[in-house]
Amino acid sequence: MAGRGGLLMLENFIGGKFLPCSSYLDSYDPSTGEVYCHVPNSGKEEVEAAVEAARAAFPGWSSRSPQERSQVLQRLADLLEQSLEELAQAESKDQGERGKTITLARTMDIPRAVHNFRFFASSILHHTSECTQMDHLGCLHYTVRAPVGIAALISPWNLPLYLLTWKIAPAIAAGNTVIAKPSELTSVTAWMMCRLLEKAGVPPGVVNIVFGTGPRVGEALVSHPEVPLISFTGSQPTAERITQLSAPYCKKLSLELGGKNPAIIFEDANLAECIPTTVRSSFANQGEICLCTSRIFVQRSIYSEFLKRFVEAARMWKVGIPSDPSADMGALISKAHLEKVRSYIKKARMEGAQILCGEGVDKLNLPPRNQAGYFMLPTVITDVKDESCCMKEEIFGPVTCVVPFDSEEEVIQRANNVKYGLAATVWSGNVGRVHRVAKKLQSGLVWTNCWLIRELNLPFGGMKSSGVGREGAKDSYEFFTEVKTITVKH
Ligand SMILES: NC(=O)C1=CN([C@@H]2O[C@H](COP(=O)(O)OP(=O)(O)OC[C@H]3O[C@@H](n4cnc5c(N)ncnc54)[C@H](O)[C@@H]3O)[C@@H](O)[C@H]2O)C=CC1
Ligand SMILES: N/C(=C\C=C\C(=O)O)C(=O)O
Repeated sequence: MAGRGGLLMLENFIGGKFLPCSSYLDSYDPSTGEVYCHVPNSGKEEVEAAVEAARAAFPGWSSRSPQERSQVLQRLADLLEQSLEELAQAESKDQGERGKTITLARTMDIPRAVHNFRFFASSILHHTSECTQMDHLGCLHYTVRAPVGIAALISPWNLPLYLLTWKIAPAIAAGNTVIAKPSELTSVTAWMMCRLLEKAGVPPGVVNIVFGTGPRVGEALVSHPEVPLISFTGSQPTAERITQLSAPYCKKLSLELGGKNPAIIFEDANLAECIPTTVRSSFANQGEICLCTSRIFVQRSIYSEFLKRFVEAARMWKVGIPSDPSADMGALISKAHLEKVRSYIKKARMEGAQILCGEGVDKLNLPPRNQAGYFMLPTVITDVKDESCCMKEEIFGPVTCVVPFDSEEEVIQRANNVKYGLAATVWSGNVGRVHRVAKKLQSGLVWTNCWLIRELNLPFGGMKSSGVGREGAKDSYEFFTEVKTITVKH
């Protein structure tokens, strides 16, 4: 939808129609400072209209069979896949020259969005229920599950379509209708997906998307009395706010939050594999993935060798404009976020830590038009104390700390000594050790001798301040349905 001056003007998608909004937000391309598109600044009125549409669509959609809903999800996956390149270009550009590389959008973001619909189109066909018998009392007990109703889905800017579809797919597969609110910073691919819904056979009102800011439209959505369920991915402060607003209604909550993820590298690790993988786990998507590594514990006997090779490899990690297919990472999402990340490095310096490469050490090499962009080099910090904010707080940027350890017991205690508990990697050739250490780590996810190999069938999520609940085939199905136990005396 072209708007004023030919700029992209997004519209809310409610009841199967694109609807204009009474006011708009300007979305800026920060590397040029120019307005790139206009995003609806939705509020209570738009949420009310979306609730009305979702309510009206619920009886029809929830009464369809899993097989019928599965076919719709498959068709939507096919249509998204046919639009992969267009979506990838938009996903990369939507963050302007500040964000995701075209290569990552092409190979990770959009393919995973397609897979999310394919995966839940299949998994919805294979759930079983439970049954027990009390023959001595002539009773049979069994469970049934039914969709909850209208699901509020709130997603962040770091993996826009990837995370939005990770919520939409299981929610509608289970028979719910949804009202989604993507991040106001990255709304374009959600809007593009809406153009495919009718062709996929998604009935009007099953998927509704309201664009805008968290405090205005997000809060109107999460506090609406007819929305019994909220799935949120983002920051802990926002999760706290959503929990407060939803508490009076006892809403079901799934909160996927941040991490301060450790990599634990034992002296028998295969460094030829460990180093490139740990560079990727530290700096992929500019370090703006909740699963990224931001603390690296290396056994002392190999610490010097690891550090030398890791810094060399980090310096090879190419920072470039997102449209450059050879770039390994683009720029950060916003000036404010760049300054937030830089502030951690300033604090580290003030604490006497060493910055071995990256910010303030090496020079960025960018085309003149992009030097105003929010770029930052992969940065490695050493000689930093466990109590430092760089070792305790989620930085969410291309920054990782490397520290030595001596014993297995010591490193487990130190790795667990943060408020987060999302993901970890453990590197060792000793199979007994990887099992033993993995079981003792306070993380919802532990990858050993690898990173980000995702098994969507199994629970995904964190413990402690990394969130509440899990997502995955069975976990998302249980979250997006209510269970009932029925007893029959025969
Ligand atoms: N762990 C993770 O997956 C992520 C963590 N973050 C962390 O959060 C920080 C801020 O990033 P943001 O994307 O701004 O995260 P955020 O938590 O502020 O926003 C995430 C989503 O929540 C919405 N939202 C914000 N305030 C809301 C409210 N009061 N009620 C309802 N919805 C609301 C936003 O519009 C967005 O759609 C980052 O610097 C990073 O540290 C950000 C993105 C993902
Ligand atoms: N929740 C996030 C990533 C999830 C990745 C996955 O499901 O594979 C995040 O970065 O916020």
